[in-house]
Amino acid sequence: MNNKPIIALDFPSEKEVFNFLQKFNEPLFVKVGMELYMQEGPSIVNKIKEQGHAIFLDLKLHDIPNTVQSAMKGLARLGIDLINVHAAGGRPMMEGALEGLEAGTTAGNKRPALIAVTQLTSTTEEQMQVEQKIVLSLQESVLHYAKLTKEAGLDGVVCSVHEAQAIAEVCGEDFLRVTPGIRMLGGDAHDQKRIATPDGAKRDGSSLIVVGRAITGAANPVEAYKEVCQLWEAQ
Ligand SMILES: O=C(O)c1cc(=O)[nH]c(=O)n1[C@@H]1O[C@H](COP(=O)(O)O)[C@@H](O)[C@H]1O
Repeated sequence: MNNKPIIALDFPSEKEVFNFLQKFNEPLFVKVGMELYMQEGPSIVNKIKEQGHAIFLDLKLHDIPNTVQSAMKGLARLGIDLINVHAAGGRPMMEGALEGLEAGTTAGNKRPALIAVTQLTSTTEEQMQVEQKIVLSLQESVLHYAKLTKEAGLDGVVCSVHEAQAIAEVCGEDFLRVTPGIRMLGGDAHDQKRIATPDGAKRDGSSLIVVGRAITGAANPVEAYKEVCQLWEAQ
């Protein structure tokens, strides 16, 4: 898997996606999330793949183990590079997800890397403690989920930059820390709560960054992407 910044294609339909992608003259690493996948279905993944882009399919599965296992078996056939579940679904669910992916990966192809969301980057510590009734610090909760994810045999987690270094120390450098909530210095945080810049992410232990609106909402998305790449690669 390459380590280019992952662009979140949070668009309502195929039309906006290809209008955006045709501005770039290079293979990208992109994320297809719920908004796009639920409108366009699996065909959008095939069409983006045909253009040579690497794909993170972000559907954040969270259900009983059998359901997630079966869903993953089908999704593996799409030939994506990276996919996720919610760690809160539990260890048997994560193990099921992995088995499903392995069963669905066709001969000669590589199994998609599987990561688990710990605490969403839109969640604050206070919100987690009040709403989820978790009596830990946010950092402790994320680390707990990271360890559980590693025990289940997955390849890494989604977390914020703020927890990435601690996860690397506990789970090892090879365990992926995929970090959304990336903003340029002074940029609008929107609904994100635990944010960082691309250079801060590299410095503080991210393996991969996910960048959406800072690129897709920019007046010049190609320039914005270049700027993100320079900051990410400069460290
Ligand atoms: O799994 C994810 O990709 C994800 C997890 C998380 O904790 N926070 C988070 O923002 N994301 C996704 O990352 C993207 C961030 O988008 P921007 O906030 O526009 O950069 C969105 O597509 C989210 O769905």
